[in-house]
Amino acid sequence: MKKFMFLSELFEVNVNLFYKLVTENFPEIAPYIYTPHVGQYCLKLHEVWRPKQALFYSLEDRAHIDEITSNWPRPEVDIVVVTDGGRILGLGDQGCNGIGIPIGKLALYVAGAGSDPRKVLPVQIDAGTNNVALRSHPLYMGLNRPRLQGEEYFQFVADVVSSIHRRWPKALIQFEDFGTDNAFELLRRWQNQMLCFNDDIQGTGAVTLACLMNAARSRGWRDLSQERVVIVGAGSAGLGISDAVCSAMVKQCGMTLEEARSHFYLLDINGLLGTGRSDLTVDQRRYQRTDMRAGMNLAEVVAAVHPSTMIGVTGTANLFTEEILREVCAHCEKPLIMPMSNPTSKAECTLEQALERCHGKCIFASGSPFKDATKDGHTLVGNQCNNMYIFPALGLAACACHATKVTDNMLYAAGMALSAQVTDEQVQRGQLFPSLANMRDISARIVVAVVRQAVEDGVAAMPEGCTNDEQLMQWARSKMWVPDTHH
Ligand SMILES: O=C([O-])CC(=O)C(=O)O
Ligand SMILES: [Mg+2]
Repeated sequence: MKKFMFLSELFEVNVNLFYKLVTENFPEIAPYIYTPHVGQYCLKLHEVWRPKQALFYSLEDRAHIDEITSNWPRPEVDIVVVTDGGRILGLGDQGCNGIGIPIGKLALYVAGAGSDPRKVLPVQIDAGTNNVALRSHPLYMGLNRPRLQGEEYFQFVADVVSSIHRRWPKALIQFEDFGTDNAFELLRRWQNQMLCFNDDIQGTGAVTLACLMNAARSRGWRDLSQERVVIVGAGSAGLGISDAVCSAMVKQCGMTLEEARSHFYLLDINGLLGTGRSDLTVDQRRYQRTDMRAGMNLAEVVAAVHPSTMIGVTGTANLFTEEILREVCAHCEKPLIMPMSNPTSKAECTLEQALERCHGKCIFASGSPFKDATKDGHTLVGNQCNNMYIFPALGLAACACHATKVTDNMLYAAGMALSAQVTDEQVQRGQLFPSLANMRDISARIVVAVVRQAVEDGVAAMPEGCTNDEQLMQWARSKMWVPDTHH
């Protein structure tokens, strides 16, 4: 917390110095301005509050939304990250304390891909919170009322988003950490209206696709067709991952969408999404199995399916027990174990637990960072499968080429460009992602792929003077803001 607070004060007084420090020490500092420690900060934010450069739209000020938008002092905005605090990481509803997340994400846009720090805007929508302990705390600064719901809620969000879009029509809007149902509905309503995406659905989907691609390489598979994926948690991340990987299977393995979906087994709090579940949302119904009983628990599903990949997106620590992981390992040569919930305290298992429970035979990737560990001569590499590998580059690319939309293909291209940056030697050792120390190089390559795809999809024009990847790469580099500490 002290390191987090120190960095956030430095940010307020000297942006150049802050970003110089972060860009030059990215792997060490990212966890203090972003996941996992930003989670702790959000939980405590009402007690340690300091003025923030962010816009807050309260339901009580519904009649003054454009005035609030015009309060932002800087004329240009490229990237907006907006939350309503509905589901902050794996920590549930944190109301207005959620603003820590847009601030942290935007710091990574700048540090990781070189968006201009003067042109990023964190936004908190306050439509109430269902976190009763928080909202009745005397220092909580948001509204002390339950969350607004239904059409009235979507209207309020629409008023805010439209107001921002009117003032900055070219800005990219990233929806972050909304509750699952709202997240999917907002994406459906807005993705064809303006330049926007949902990071938890699409960013997480793209980074996990990269992870599975490289896990396949490390297993000597030609493609993803042998995957049997069990996903615990059927919210925005679980469904976003399923959608991204399924569409890759369709593109790469000659499968129909239906065939691809049959490789997925999703569970939620009521067990398997199987036959006879009538409580599913439209998005969950895509993954409802007609060949398996509803409500089977995780142990039963694992025993029946023999998964090659186990993904946890539940926000529940310790779900991948010794019994479960042993059973996975009994039937799979090299299982991929992915406790994706953030922050670290919510991961479905730790790296040490996976190492011990799988006797060193698994590959490991998690949402929050874990250090490599060795036991009985087996080393397990701590891959961080976090959307931070994707969104900074996606944002820079979309803004720099003036894209009018973020297409699904652009996210696919980002995921594939990320996976391609790991060598065969690295994947053999179980390393699935490139080193965070080279974040801006990683981003530059992703930018090239995303811009190419945007042009192909007809949502952007090729930057002038660029005909090959080398020129595009230079162009991408030239668009990156660099901290200047000389004056
Ligand atoms: O913020 C992160 O580290 C990844 C993410 O989007 C989430 O957990 O909601
Ligand atoms: Mg998120």
